[in-house]
Amino acid sequence: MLLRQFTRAPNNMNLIRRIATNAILKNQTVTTNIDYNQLVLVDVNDKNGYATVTLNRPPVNSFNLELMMALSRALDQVERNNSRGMILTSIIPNIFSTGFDIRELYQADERRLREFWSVLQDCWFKLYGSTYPTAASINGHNPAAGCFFALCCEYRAMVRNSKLGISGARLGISIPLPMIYTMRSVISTRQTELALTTGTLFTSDDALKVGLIDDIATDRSDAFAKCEAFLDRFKDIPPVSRGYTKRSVRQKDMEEIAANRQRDTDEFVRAVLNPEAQSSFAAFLGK
Ligand SMILES: CCCCCCCCCCC/C=C/C(=O)SCCNC(=O)CCNC(=O)[C@H](O)C(C)(C)COP(=O)(O)OP(=O)(O)OC[C@H]1O[C@@H](n2cnc3c(N)ncnc32)[C@H](O)[C@@H]1OP(=O)(O)O
Repeated sequence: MLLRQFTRAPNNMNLIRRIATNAILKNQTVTTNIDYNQLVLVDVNDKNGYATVTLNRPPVNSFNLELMMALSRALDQVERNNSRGMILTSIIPNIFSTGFDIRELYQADERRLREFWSVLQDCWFKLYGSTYPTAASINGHNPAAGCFFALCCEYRAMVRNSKLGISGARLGISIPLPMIYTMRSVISTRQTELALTTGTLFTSDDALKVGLIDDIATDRSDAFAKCEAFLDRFKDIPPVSRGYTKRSVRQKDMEEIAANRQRDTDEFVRAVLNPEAQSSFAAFLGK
């Protein structure tokens, strides 16, 4: 493969210490002894300059705080390296992600939950607001929060026989505003409302029909190739003006979300800790 691993941070322990120190300063949960570089892999193709960001938390890439932090760091890396484009994907053969790790939500510690949401917000700003071109190579099932990250990208190719959507309504989770804005940036307001209030998980055919994905792929390498072909469309487009235009299109959503970070955090915490949601999590975990 032409892919090469980005140079690792020279001293990973320093980085972990810095995160921990910041967390202490902000009176947040401290997570130590985590190898963030392994939870999300960042590779760059020497030939075309595209970065591949690969979620690597088997068995199902469910998002806990550590995976979220690793994604946030990976997006910083892509930005720092001036990549020509980015493909978001997963290492697991038939699963992109199963969304939030339910164990992170069930009987959650409020402080950790707030930090989880805050890092998720950071990821949204970094991905939705990125100036480089982005594509999601959806190599398998992608319900809930993973679908959210795919929708932040400019293009999605999904393998056949997978399901995609935001299933939060089924678990009694009310859907936060940033999710609504993000889906509405891809499909119509009417379809967004229908999809989110029913918690619909779309088959690849239905997702294509409604516009949630751009292409159906035969397998993961086809999905990846389709993402590369999408990024190639910008090969001859000057990147600075392209990035500026993308940011302008997304600016209003970003300003509104930025202005309401605290309110969104409070709503998320309330939504997760509400008894209806907690009993769905308990049922999911067989408690
Ligand atoms: C600016 C701010 C931005 C705001 C952004 C807002 C984002 C909004 C998101 C909206 C709200 C979203 C909430 C969530 O994400 S809640 C999580 C919802 N996820 C699900 O309901 C998915 C559940 N999983 C499945 O349906 C199946 O796992 C799947 C079809 C995907 C795959 O099936 P498969 O048969 O291949 O695998 P298993 O089901 O056997 O799973 C293997 C083991 O993994 C465990 N598992 C699966 N999913 C989760 C999970 N989400 N959390 C924890 N654990 C999970 C599963 O129980 C199996 O475990 P065991 O082997 O021990 O049985």
